[in-house]
Amino acid sequence: MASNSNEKVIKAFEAMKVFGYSEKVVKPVLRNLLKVYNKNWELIEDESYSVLLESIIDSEESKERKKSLSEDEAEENEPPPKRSRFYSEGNHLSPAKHVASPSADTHTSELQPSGKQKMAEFTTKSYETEDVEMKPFSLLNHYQRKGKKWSSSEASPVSEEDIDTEVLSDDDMQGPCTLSPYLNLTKKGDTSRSYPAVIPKRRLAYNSSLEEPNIMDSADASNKGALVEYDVCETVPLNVSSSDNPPVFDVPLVVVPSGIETKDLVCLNSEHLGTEGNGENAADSSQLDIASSPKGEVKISFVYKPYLSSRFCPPSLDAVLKRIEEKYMKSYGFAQPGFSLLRLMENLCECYLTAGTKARTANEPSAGIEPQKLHPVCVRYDAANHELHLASDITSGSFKLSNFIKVLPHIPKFLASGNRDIMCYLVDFNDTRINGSEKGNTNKVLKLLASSTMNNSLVVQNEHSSRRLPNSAFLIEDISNGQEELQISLINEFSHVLPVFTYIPKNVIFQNAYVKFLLARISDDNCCSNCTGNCLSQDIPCACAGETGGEFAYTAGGLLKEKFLESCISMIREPQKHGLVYCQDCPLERSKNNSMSGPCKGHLVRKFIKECWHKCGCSRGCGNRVVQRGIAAPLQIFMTADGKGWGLRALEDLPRGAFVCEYVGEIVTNTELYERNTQTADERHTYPVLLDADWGSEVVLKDEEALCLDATYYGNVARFINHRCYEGNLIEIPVEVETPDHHYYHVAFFTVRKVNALEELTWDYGIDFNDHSHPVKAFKCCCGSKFCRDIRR
Ligand SMILES: C[S@@+](CC[C@H](N)C(=O)[O-])C[C@H]1O[C@@H](n2cnc3c(N)ncnc32)[C@H](O)[C@@H]1O
Repeated sequence: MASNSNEKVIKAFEAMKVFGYSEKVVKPVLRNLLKVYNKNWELIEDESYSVLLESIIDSEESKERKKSLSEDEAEENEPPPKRSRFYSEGNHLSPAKHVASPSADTHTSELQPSGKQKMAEFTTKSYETEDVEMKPFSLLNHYQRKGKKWSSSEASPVSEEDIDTEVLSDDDMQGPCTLSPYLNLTKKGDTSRSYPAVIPKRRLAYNSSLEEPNIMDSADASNKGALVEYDVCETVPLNVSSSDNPPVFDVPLVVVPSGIETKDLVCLNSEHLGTEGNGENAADSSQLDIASSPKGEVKISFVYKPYLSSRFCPPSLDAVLKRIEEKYMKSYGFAQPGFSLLRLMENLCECYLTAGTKARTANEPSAGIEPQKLHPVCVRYDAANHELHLASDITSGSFKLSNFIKVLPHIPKFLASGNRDIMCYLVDFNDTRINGSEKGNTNKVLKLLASSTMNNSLVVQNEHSSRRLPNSAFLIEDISNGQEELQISLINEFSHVLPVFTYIPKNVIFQNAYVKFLLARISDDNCCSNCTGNCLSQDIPCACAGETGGEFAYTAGGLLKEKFLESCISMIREPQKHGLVYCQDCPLERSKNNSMSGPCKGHLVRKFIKECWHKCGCSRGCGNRVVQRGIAAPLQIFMTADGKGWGLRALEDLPRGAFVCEYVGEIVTNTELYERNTQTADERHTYPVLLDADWGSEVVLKDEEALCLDATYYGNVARFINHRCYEGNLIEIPVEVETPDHHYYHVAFFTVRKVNALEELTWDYGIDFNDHSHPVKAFKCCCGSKFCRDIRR
């Protein structure tokens, strides 16, 4: 450790030597920086020690100024000039390069309302105190005097520990330091030296230590309960280059009348503060909403104290977010294209809502979330200490903004991995891990975060398969990872959390489903072993057309025949014309517990297509093999604008009757689906499709024969197709390929009309929005159809 530090120190010396600075000059500055950056060498070494270099320059300049001041025999009470280098000269590095902590970065000062201009104004007005003067602010409070004075002439190498634990002399105080946000105030006439580095502004606060309301003009302890007038000072960058310079701060300062304890000041509400400042109601302006869940149930806001600075006016949120994204995401090596902090916070709210809701209703400790640990993640930024507080429980703990920022890049991965433990960790920051001995132990927290992502399968964006588009949207070129004939892209325009599932191009049995592809089970009536070439071009349709009434369902061009398509549409849209079929012993009802089960509610009558398969003599190019050849149109997943989540669209126009894709998922029994549903009761999106097209024709269907497809964890592109009441542009048709019985079949989507490129693909899930016991969970429908069946809409 020591030798490593030594090496770093030596390297720093060497780097500065290039600029002509001796070890003697560098040492004290480096020592300060190490202290301020909490020995974080990365920050010091960053950009070829630019922070160190700048701090040395500052230090040298302030020494120069000090020297010239004493030469000129400047009056002791005369305030020294401002650090004009920062504010009026065209300095290429911003003052924030020198700020006290990594969290107090460039954006802090640059976000001041008028930047350099304001500072110019500030310089001229800074002595315009009306009736008060301020005592000099003692910088020494912030350095603990212990141990021997570190001498810059001591021999190097110097270890980091040496540098860090050494005590600075007054002269050594240069570079950034942390300052108390409070100054004392004295009455006019006090002869003590004054550094009026701030523009006081009259504000009122309630002196809670006092009892009787009374307007006081001085800090008279007898004025209990008084509204005291105090001065709010300018917010300026925290950077002190010398004890002789006027202190400048990047923390809001409150000048408190002497005798009034700052702890006794409480923030007044709008009625006390009036509409001063921005012309806005003070209470209103003390909260800035940043992000919220889609319907606003959960939100993240900045809450700030309006009285802290007369010049503080809420900056543009966009500007703040942009700066944080640029600065921290890059600094911490997180450069996911299209990343948006705002989107992240929205996702955080959404995730918080989902996780919280689940924990309450399903009451599942196994979900890894202990309900009592959840607090609203409402963030209050404590500008004075650069801390983010979870507003729900400010008293129980806080964590440093810098730590939060370090964690931030990891949050999307967690959200993307579907790992709800993220909520626990955030809450744990608040409750335990950041408190006490582990406060600030970001590494530990990160390790915990990392370990819980280990076993999650997620759609991975790798360098080869993803790229940033000109509008900063992010494109995953093929979410199927080459498993489909065509690439299936995903466009992420607003850094939404990516879907989490494993892509499979074909259905896979989960466990108990009875599905066997046996050639022996396919009778001669169920195949066309004598056919050759293309069955569609034969004069007499073969046995495989038997299922569709002796006529193939497909045209030579691979589209559905009009007549067949029409009758399928009619069966779905006008079930009353065709009648429903009712099971004697409905698997859906059977899987419920006895008290809830009832008679079969009926199933739609369906027309099946039967495709030629392995036992048939025709070629693979046979026109009666459409669905089994897979996706033929370029498809893209995108985020819908109307609250349905991700959706699917084609990138080319599709004609009526075209096959788009089949619904692929795990083949589960109805009982297995029921169990899954009870475990994931309040998931926002659900992905089951019942294979119930023939349930009504069987007297009693065994559990392992009553099947469903569940694309929640394993599925294909069809899992993104959203619902539209009646007017979906797709229709689902059962297609028999490998098995002659209708227990298992493929669910294939065909267009019911011409669909334009980029138009969202939708189908009618057939949901009864009033049936809350159906395994395909109803949702609040946003289909936008004028025939929408969801009356809650
Ligand atoms: C098969 S998924 C469709 C893909 C889903 N949108 C996603 O982001 O993964 C079905 C879920 O999408 C949402 N959804 C589908 N159609 C919807 C609609 N018309 N209105 C609102 N939500 C819809 C519901 O949450 C539903 O449970």
